[in-house]
Amino acid sequence: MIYKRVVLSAPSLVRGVVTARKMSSERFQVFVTRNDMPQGGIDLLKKECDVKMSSHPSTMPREELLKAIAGVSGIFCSLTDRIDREVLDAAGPDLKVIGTISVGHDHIDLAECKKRGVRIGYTPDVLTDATAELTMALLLSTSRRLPEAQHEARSGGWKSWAPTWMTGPGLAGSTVGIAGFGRIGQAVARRVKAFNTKQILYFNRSERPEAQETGAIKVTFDELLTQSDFIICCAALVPETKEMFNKAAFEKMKKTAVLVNTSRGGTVDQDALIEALQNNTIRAAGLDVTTPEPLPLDNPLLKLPNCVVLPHIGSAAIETRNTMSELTANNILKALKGEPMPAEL
Ligand SMILES: O=C(O)[C@H](O)CO
Repeated sequence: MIYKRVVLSAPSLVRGVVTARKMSSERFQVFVTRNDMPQGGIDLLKKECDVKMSSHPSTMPREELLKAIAGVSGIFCSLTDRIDREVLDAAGPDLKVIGTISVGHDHIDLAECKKRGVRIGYTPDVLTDATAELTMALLLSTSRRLPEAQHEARSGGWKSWAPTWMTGPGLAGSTVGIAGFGRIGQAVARRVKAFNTKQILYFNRSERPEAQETGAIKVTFDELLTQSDFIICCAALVPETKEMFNKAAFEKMKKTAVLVNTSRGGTVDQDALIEALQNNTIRAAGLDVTTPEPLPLDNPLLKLPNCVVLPHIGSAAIETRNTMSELTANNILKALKGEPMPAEL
Protein backbone atom coordinates (compact mmCIF):
# COMPACT_ATOMS: atom_id res chain seq x y z
CA MET A 1 0.00 0.00 0.00
CA ILE A 2 1.30 3.49 -0.72
CA TYR A 3 0.14 6.53 1.12
CA LYS A 4 0.61 10.19 0.66
CA ARG A 5 1.31 12.18 3.81
CA VAL A 6 -1.23 14.91 4.37
CA VAL A 7 -0.59 17.80 6.76
CA LEU A 8 -3.72 18.40 8.82
CA SER A 9 -2.40 21.33 10.86
CA ALA A 10 0.71 23.45 11.00
CA PRO A 11 3.03 23.29 14.05
CA SER A 12 1.78 25.64 16.78
CA LEU A 13 2.91 27.04 20.11
CA VAL A 14 0.68 26.03 23.04
CA ARG A 15 1.77 27.46 26.43
CA GLY A 16 5.36 27.62 25.26
CA VAL A 17 5.33 24.04 23.85
CA VAL A 18 5.61 23.45 20.16
CA THR A 19 3.00 20.89 19.17
CA ALA A 20 3.95 18.55 16.42
CA ARG A 21 2.35 18.96 13.02
CA LYS A 22 -0.61 16.66 12.78
CA MET A 23 -0.11 14.29 9.92
CA SER A 24 -2.42 11.73 8.47
CA SER A 25 -1.98 9.30 5.65
CA GLU A 26 -4.33 8.74 2.80
CA ARG A 27 -4.10 6.68 -0.34
CA PHE A 28 -2.97 8.32 -3.55
CA GLN A 29 -5.75 9.05 -6.02
CA VAL A 30 -5.28 7.94 -9.58
CA PHE A 31 -7.71 8.86 -12.35
CA VAL A 32 -8.27 6.55 -15.32
CA THR A 33 -9.50 8.43 -18.37
CA ARG A 34 -11.74 5.72 -19.83
CA ASN A 35 -13.64 2.75 -18.41
CA ASP A 36 -12.50 0.19 -20.97
CA MET A 37 -8.81 0.00 -20.05
CA PRO A 38 -7.64 -3.64 -19.88
CA GLN A 39 -8.32 -4.92 -16.39
CA GLY A 40 -4.79 -6.10 -15.50
CA GLY A 41 -3.47 -2.60 -14.88
CA ILE A 42 -6.58 -1.41 -13.12
CA ASP A 43 -6.40 -4.31 -10.65
CA LEU A 44 -2.76 -3.48 -9.89
CA LEU A 45 -3.63 0.15 -9.22
CA LYS A 46 -6.59 -0.71 -7.03
CA LYS A 47 -4.41 -2.75 -4.68
CA GLU A 48 -2.40 0.33 -3.76
CA CYS A 49 -4.35 3.46 -4.67
CA ASP A 50 -7.79 4.98 -4.78
CA VAL A 51 -8.83 4.63 -8.39
CA LYS A 52 -11.42 6.91 -9.94
CA MET A 53 -12.48 6.14 -13.45
CA SER A 54 -14.27 7.80 -16.32
CA SER A 55 -17.71 6.40 -17.03
CA HIS A 56 -17.02 6.52 -20.78
CA PRO A 57 -15.77 3.58 -22.86
CA SER A 58 -14.34 6.24 -25.17
CA THR A 59 -12.47 9.54 -25.00
CA MET A 60 -13.91 11.63 -22.16
CA PRO A 61 -15.47 14.98 -22.96
CA ARG A 62 -12.77 17.51 -22.19
CA GLU A 63 -14.77 19.51 -19.64
CA GLU A 64 -15.60 16.36 -17.72
CA LEU A 65 -11.95 15.30 -17.72
CA LEU A 66 -10.77 18.66 -16.42
CA LYS A 67 -13.20 18.48 -13.49
CA ALA A 68 -12.55 14.83 -12.70
CA ILE A 69 -8.78 15.13 -12.32
CA ALA A 70 -8.72 17.94 -9.75
CA GLY A 71 -6.37 16.94 -6.95
CA VAL A 72 -5.29 13.56 -8.28
CA SER A 73 -1.71 12.32 -7.98
CA GLY A 74 -1.69 10.16 -11.08
CA ILE A 75 -3.47 10.00 -14.44
CA PHE A 76 -3.76 6.78 -16.45
CA CYS A 77 -4.50 7.98 -19.97
CA SER A 78 -4.42 6.88 -23.59
CA LEU A 79 -3.25 8.44 -26.84
CA THR A 80 -6.71 9.90 -27.36
CA ASP A 81 -6.27 12.26 -24.38
CA ARG A 82 -4.42 15.51 -25.04
CA ILE A 83 -2.25 16.08 -21.98
CA ASP A 84 -1.32 19.74 -22.06
CA ARG A 85 -0.96 22.74 -19.77
CA GLU A 86 -4.74 22.93 -19.27
CA VAL A 87 -4.88 19.35 -18.00
CA LEU A 88 -1.86 19.84 -15.74
CA ASP A 89 -3.41 23.02 -14.31
CA ALA A 90 -6.72 21.26 -13.76
CA ALA A 91 -5.04 18.39 -11.92
CA GLY A 92 -3.11 20.78 -9.68
CA PRO A 93 0.10 20.57 -7.69
CA ASP A 94 -0.46 17.04 -6.31
CA LEU A 95 -0.04 15.55 -9.78
CA LYS A 96 3.08 13.41 -9.83
CA VAL A 97 2.74 11.15 -12.83
CA ILE A 98 1.05 10.64 -16.19
CA GLY A 99 0.97 7.04 -17.42
CA THR A 100 0.00 6.61 -21.04
CA ILE A 101 -0.99 3.22 -22.41
CA SER A 102 0.99 3.81 -25.61
CA VAL A 103 4.52 3.99 -26.89
CA GLY A 104 3.68 7.12 -28.88
CA HIS A 105 3.64 10.27 -26.81
CA ASP A 106 2.89 13.05 -29.26
CA HIS A 107 -0.34 13.68 -27.30
CA ILE A 108 1.63 14.76 -24.22
CA ASP A 109 3.33 18.11 -23.71
CA LEU A 110 6.60 16.66 -22.44
CA ALA A 111 8.27 20.01 -21.83
CA GLU A 112 5.41 21.26 -19.69
CA CYS A 113 5.39 18.03 -17.64
CA LYS A 114 9.15 18.22 -17.12
CA LYS A 115 8.89 21.86 -16.06
CA ARG A 116 6.39 20.88 -13.37
CA GLY A 117 8.24 17.76 -12.28
CA VAL A 118 5.42 15.50 -13.49
CA ARG A 119 6.90 12.16 -14.51
CA ILE A 120 5.70 10.35 -17.63
CA GLY A 121 5.41 6.61 -18.11
CA TYR A 122 4.82 4.93 -21.50
CA THR A 123 4.79 1.42 -22.95
CA PRO A 124 7.75 0.71 -25.26
CA ASP A 125 8.87 -2.83 -26.18
CA VAL A 126 5.75 -4.68 -25.05
CA LEU A 127 3.84 -3.76 -28.21
CA THR A 128 6.68 -4.11 -30.71
CA ASP A 129 5.77 -7.62 -31.91
CA ALA A 130 2.04 -6.92 -32.14
CA THR A 131 2.62 -3.73 -34.12
CA ALA A 132 5.14 -5.38 -36.43
CA GLU A 133 2.67 -8.23 -37.05
CA LEU A 134 -0.09 -5.80 -37.92
CA THR A 135 2.28 -3.89 -40.19
CA MET A 136 2.94 -7.07 -42.16
CA ALA A 137 -0.79 -7.84 -42.30
CA LEU A 138 -1.49 -4.36 -43.64
CA LEU A 139 1.38 -4.52 -46.11
CA LEU A 140 0.12 -7.79 -47.57
CA SER A 141 -3.53 -6.70 -47.46
CA THR A 142 -2.68 -3.59 -49.41
CA SER A 143 -0.32 -5.09 -51.96
CA ARG A 144 -2.38 -8.25 -52.56
CA ARG A 145 -5.66 -6.34 -52.32
CA LEU A 146 -7.31 -8.51 -49.68
CA PRO A 147 -10.24 -6.20 -48.75
CA GLU A 148 -11.12 -5.76 -52.44
CA ALA A 149 -10.82 -9.49 -53.04
CA GLN A 150 -13.03 -10.34 -50.10
CA HIS A 151 -15.60 -7.84 -51.30
CA GLU A 152 -15.61 -9.56 -54.70
CA ALA A 153 -16.05 -12.98 -53.09
CA ARG A 154 -18.96 -11.77 -50.99
CA SER A 155 -20.71 -9.68 -53.61
CA GLY A 156 -20.74 -12.03 -56.60
CA GLY A 157 -17.81 -10.39 -58.38
CA TRP A 158 -15.98 -13.76 -58.26
CA LYS A 159 -17.08 -15.33 -61.55
CA SER A 160 -14.17 -17.71 -62.09
CA TRP A 161 -10.44 -17.94 -61.53
CA ALA A 162 -8.80 -15.43 -63.90
CA PRO A 163 -5.09 -15.01 -64.62
CA THR A 164 -4.80 -11.24 -64.21
CA TRP A 165 -7.68 -10.59 -61.84
CA MET A 166 -6.94 -9.25 -58.34
CA THR A 167 -3.20 -9.25 -58.92
CA GLY A 168 -0.78 -7.10 -56.99
CA PRO A 169 2.96 -6.89 -56.44
CA GLY A 170 4.71 -9.63 -54.46
CA LEU A 171 7.25 -9.03 -51.73
CA ALA A 172 9.75 -11.65 -52.91
CA GLY A 173 12.63 -10.04 -54.78
CA SER A 174 11.49 -6.53 -53.88
CA THR A 175 13.20 -3.62 -52.16
CA VAL A 176 11.51 -2.59 -48.94
CA GLY A 177 12.24 0.80 -47.38
CA ILE A 178 11.58 1.48 -43.72
CA ALA A 179 11.33 5.06 -42.49
CA GLY A 180 12.14 5.13 -38.77
CA PHE A 181 14.38 2.27 -37.64
CA GLY A 182 13.64 2.07 -33.94
CA ARG A 183 12.22 -0.96 -32.14
CA ILE A 184 9.20 -1.37 -34.40
CA GLY A 185 11.04 -0.59 -37.65
CA GLN A 186 13.64 -3.24 -36.78
CA ALA A 187 10.97 -5.81 -35.89
CA VAL A 188 9.27 -5.14 -39.23
CA ALA A 189 12.63 -5.59 -41.01
CA ARG A 190 13.07 -9.04 -39.41
CA ARG A 191 9.66 -10.10 -40.64
CA VAL A 192 10.10 -8.59 -44.09
CA LYS A 193 13.37 -10.49 -44.54
CA ALA A 194 11.51 -13.79 -44.17
CA PHE A 195 9.62 -12.95 -47.38
CA ASN A 196 12.78 -13.32 -49.50
CA THR A 197 13.02 -9.63 -50.30
CA LYS A 198 15.99 -8.45 -52.37
CA GLN A 199 17.07 -5.75 -49.94
CA ILE A 200 15.90 -3.71 -47.01
CA LEU A 201 16.71 0.00 -46.84
CA TYR A 202 16.17 2.22 -43.85
CA PHE A 203 16.06 5.92 -43.20
CA ASN A 204 16.82 7.01 -39.67
CA ARG A 205 18.47 9.95 -37.95
CA SER A 206 21.30 7.78 -36.67
CA GLU A 207 22.95 4.61 -37.90
CA ARG A 208 21.48 1.56 -36.13
CA PRO A 209 23.90 -1.31 -35.41
CA GLU A 210 20.89 -3.63 -35.12
CA ALA A 211 20.53 -3.31 -38.91
CA GLN A 212 23.31 -5.89 -39.28
CA GLU A 213 20.88 -8.62 -38.26
CA THR A 214 18.73 -8.08 -41.35
CA GLY A 215 21.36 -6.55 -43.61
CA ALA A 216 19.28 -3.37 -43.82
CA ILE A 217 21.19 -0.51 -45.45
CA LYS A 218 21.00 3.09 -44.21
CA VAL A 219 20.06 5.49 -47.00
CA THR A 220 18.95 9.09 -47.40
CA PHE A 221 15.25 9.81 -47.46
CA ASP A 222 15.45 10.52 -51.21
CA GLU A 223 17.17 7.18 -51.82
CA LEU A 224 14.50 5.43 -49.78
CA LEU A 225 11.79 7.10 -51.85
CA THR A 226 13.30 6.45 -55.27
CA GLN A 227 14.55 2.89 -54.73
CA SER A 228 11.83 1.18 -52.68
CA ASP A 229 8.99 -0.93 -54.02
CA PHE A 230 7.33 -0.84 -50.59
CA ILE A 231 7.79 1.93 -48.06
CA ILE A 232 6.80 1.40 -44.45
CA CYS A 233 6.59 4.34 -42.10
CA CYS A 234 7.49 3.43 -38.51
CA ALA A 235 8.80 6.87 -37.52
CA ALA A 236 7.57 8.57 -34.34
CA LEU A 237 5.72 11.83 -34.95
CA VAL A 238 8.07 14.68 -34.03
CA PRO A 239 8.50 18.07 -35.72
CA GLU A 240 11.13 16.62 -38.13
CA THR A 241 8.86 13.79 -39.33
CA LYS A 242 5.64 15.80 -39.61
CA GLU A 243 4.24 15.26 -43.13
CA MET A 244 7.55 13.81 -44.32
CA PHE A 245 5.43 11.96 -46.89
CA ASN A 246 4.24 14.95 -48.88
CA LYS A 247 3.57 15.78 -52.53
CA ALA A 248 7.28 16.05 -53.33
CA ALA A 249 7.92 12.69 -51.67
CA PHE A 250 5.13 10.94 -53.57
CA GLU A 251 6.46 12.34 -56.83
CA LYS A 252 9.87 10.80 -56.10
CA MET A 253 8.42 7.37 -55.31
CA LYS A 254 8.04 4.66 -57.96
CA LYS A 255 4.65 4.71 -59.69
CA THR A 256 4.33 1.09 -58.59
CA ALA A 257 5.21 1.80 -54.95
CA VAL A 258 3.03 0.87 -51.98
CA LEU A 259 3.11 3.01 -48.84
CA VAL A 260 2.21 1.61 -45.44
CA ASN A 261 1.88 3.74 -42.32
CA THR A 262 1.51 2.27 -38.84
CA SER A 263 3.10 5.13 -36.86
CA ARG A 264 1.06 8.33 -36.74
CA GLY A 265 -1.21 9.94 -39.31
CA GLY A 266 0.70 13.19 -38.95
CA THR A 267 3.75 11.79 -40.78
CA VAL A 268 1.72 11.90 -44.01
CA ASP A 269 0.30 14.93 -45.82
CA GLN A 270 -3.06 13.28 -46.30
CA ASP A 271 -4.39 15.59 -49.02
CA ALA A 272 -1.24 14.97 -51.04
CA LEU A 273 -1.67 11.23 -50.49
CA ILE A 274 -5.27 11.32 -51.72
CA GLU A 275 -4.11 13.10 -54.86
CA ALA A 276 -1.24 10.65 -55.35
CA LEU A 277 -3.59 7.68 -55.06
CA GLN A 278 -6.25 9.23 -57.31
CA ASN A 279 -3.68 10.08 -60.00
CA ASN A 280 -1.78 6.81 -59.63
CA THR A 281 1.39 8.69 -58.72
CA ILE A 282 1.88 5.67 -56.43
CA ARG A 283 0.09 2.34 -56.62
CA ALA A 284 -1.51 1.98 -53.20
CA ALA A 285 -1.45 2.86 -49.52
CA GLY A 286 -2.25 0.97 -46.33
CA LEU A 287 -2.94 3.14 -43.31
CA ASP A 288 -3.47 2.09 -39.72
CA VAL A 289 -3.28 5.73 -38.67
CA THR A 290 -4.89 8.82 -40.14
CA THR A 291 -5.64 12.45 -39.47
CA PRO A 292 -8.03 12.81 -37.79
CA GLU A 293 -8.94 9.60 -35.99
CA PRO A 294 -11.51 8.29 -36.54
CA LEU A 295 -11.41 9.22 -40.21
CA PRO A 296 -14.73 10.85 -41.19
CA LEU A 297 -16.83 8.51 -43.32
CA ASP A 298 -16.86 10.94 -46.23
CA ASN A 299 -13.05 11.04 -46.44
CA PRO A 300 -11.92 10.07 -49.98
CA LEU A 301 -9.38 7.60 -48.57
CA LEU A 302 -12.29 5.37 -47.54
CA LYS A 303 -13.63 5.32 -51.10
CA LEU A 304 -10.40 4.69 -53.00
CA PRO A 305 -9.95 1.06 -54.11
CA ASN A 306 -6.17 1.41 -53.82
CA CYS A 307 -6.26 2.39 -50.16
CA VAL A 308 -6.73 0.12 -47.14
CA VAL A 309 -7.65 1.93 -43.92
CA LEU A 310 -7.59 0.30 -40.50
CA PRO A 311 -8.77 1.95 -37.27
CA HIS A 312 -5.42 2.28 -35.44
CA ILE A 313 -5.17 -1.34 -34.28
CA GLY A 314 -1.39 -1.81 -34.47
CA SER A 315 -1.00 -3.02 -30.90
CA ALA A 316 -4.44 -4.60 -30.60
CA ALA A 317 -3.34 -8.13 -29.70
CA ILE A 318 -5.25 -9.22 -26.60
CA GLU A 319 -2.22 -10.13 -24.46
CA THR A 320 -0.34 -7.05 -25.64
CA ARG A 321 -3.05 -4.67 -24.56
CA ASN A 322 -3.21 -6.28 -21.11
CA THR A 323 0.57 -6.10 -20.76
CA MET A 324 0.45 -2.43 -21.81
CA SER A 325 -2.16 -1.79 -19.14
CA GLU A 326 -0.06 -3.49 -16.45
CA LEU A 327 3.06 -1.59 -17.50
CA THR A 328 1.14 1.69 -17.38
CA ALA A 329 -0.05 0.88 -13.85
CA ASN A 330 3.44 -0.14 -12.71
CA ASN A 331 4.87 3.08 -14.13
CA ILE A 332 2.34 5.06 -12.10
CA LEU A 333 2.86 3.09 -8.89
CA LYS A 334 6.64 3.40 -9.03
CA ALA A 335 6.46 7.12 -9.68
CA LEU A 336 4.10 7.59 -6.73
CA LYS A 337 6.60 5.75 -4.54
CA GLY A 338 9.36 8.00 -5.85
CA GLU A 339 11.16 5.02 -7.37
CA PRO A 340 12.57 4.37 -10.87
CA MET A 341 9.78 3.61 -13.31
CA PRO A 342 9.95 0.57 -15.64
CA ALA A 343 9.50 2.84 -18.67
CA GLU A 344 9.90 6.55 -18.12
CA LEU A 345 10.20 9.19 -20.79
O1 LIG B 1 1.56 4.55 -29.65
C1 LIG B 1 1.07 3.43 -29.52
O2 LIG B 1 1.24 2.76 -28.51
C2 LIG B 1 0.23 2.86 -30.61
O3 LIG B 1 -0.03 3.76 -31.61
C3 LIG B 1 -1.07 2.30 -30.06
O4 LIG B 1 -0.77 1.21 -29.30
